Amino acid sequence: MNILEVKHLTKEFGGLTATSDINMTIKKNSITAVIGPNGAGKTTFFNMITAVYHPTSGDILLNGKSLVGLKPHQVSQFGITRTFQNIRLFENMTVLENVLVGMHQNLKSHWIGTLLQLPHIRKIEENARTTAYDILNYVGLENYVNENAGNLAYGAQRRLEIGRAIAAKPKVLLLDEPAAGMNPKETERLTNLIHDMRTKLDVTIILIEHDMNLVMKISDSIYVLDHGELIASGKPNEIRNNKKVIEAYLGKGAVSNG
Ligand SMILES: Nc1ncnc2c1ncn2[C@@H]1O[C@H](COP(=O)(O)OP(=O)(O)OP(=O)(O)O)[C@@H](O)[C@H]1O
Repeated sequence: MNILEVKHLTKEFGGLTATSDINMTIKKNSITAVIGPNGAGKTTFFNMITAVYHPTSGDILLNGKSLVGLKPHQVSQFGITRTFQNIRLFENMTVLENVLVGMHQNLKSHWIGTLLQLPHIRKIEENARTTAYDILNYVGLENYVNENAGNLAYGAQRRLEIGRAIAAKPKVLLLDEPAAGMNPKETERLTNLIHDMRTKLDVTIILIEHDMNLVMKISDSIYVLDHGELIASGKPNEIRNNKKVIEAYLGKGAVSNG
């Protein structure tokens, strides 16, 4: 079953076409990678799915319903959350508070109830904290609950971003270069986490990633962008040997005709 469909998605910035006529079908519970050289249009693509940018033309369907025209917080409420290429945590808030912020949209409390410390609101908040602890445990940050997010090591900050994103209970999780800046050990831990999330959290994962080892290891399918165009899609083995893909990364002439 397809959870996400992208149809003829195009984004132009003035005279520049950042993505052109992109089509994708993403199966529920799959792990999909979007790859391509710098400037290929990958982040623009994520920005359209999360309504940071409105497409110039084309459509994005989540379970058959169009997301085009929605605001970013509405897309998040519909079940799509993301992490960012440049980590965006609340650095002066604690690790726990960062996850509670991610959970905010699912909490049915009102500020006035919080202010008056109404018993049912206290209960909701207690439950939220328990869930936040569970999430931190899950992403391996249980020993840093009260640490300021800005003090965490790089790999831990990336895991906290994932923790905050899954706190919103997404149907689709978009990870923008989750392994960027990680050492091999951190990357391996991340790989296991991504694999585990798909089954345990019943989530569909789409990632932008430059680490080809990770991409080849983890993905069910791969879409390759180059200069805003979709030049290939398929399983890791098909992509690894695709002439157009090798050319896009290494330049023409890198593929021999023999
Ligand atoms: N807000 C914007 N205004 C104008 N041009 C933009 C904007 N955002 C992206 N672009 C351009 O669109 C093209 C695609 O950029 P994008 O950031 O999507 O590429 P990318 O594949 O994510 O690259 P990288 O791997 O370096 O992050 C680039 O030429 C970029 O300069």
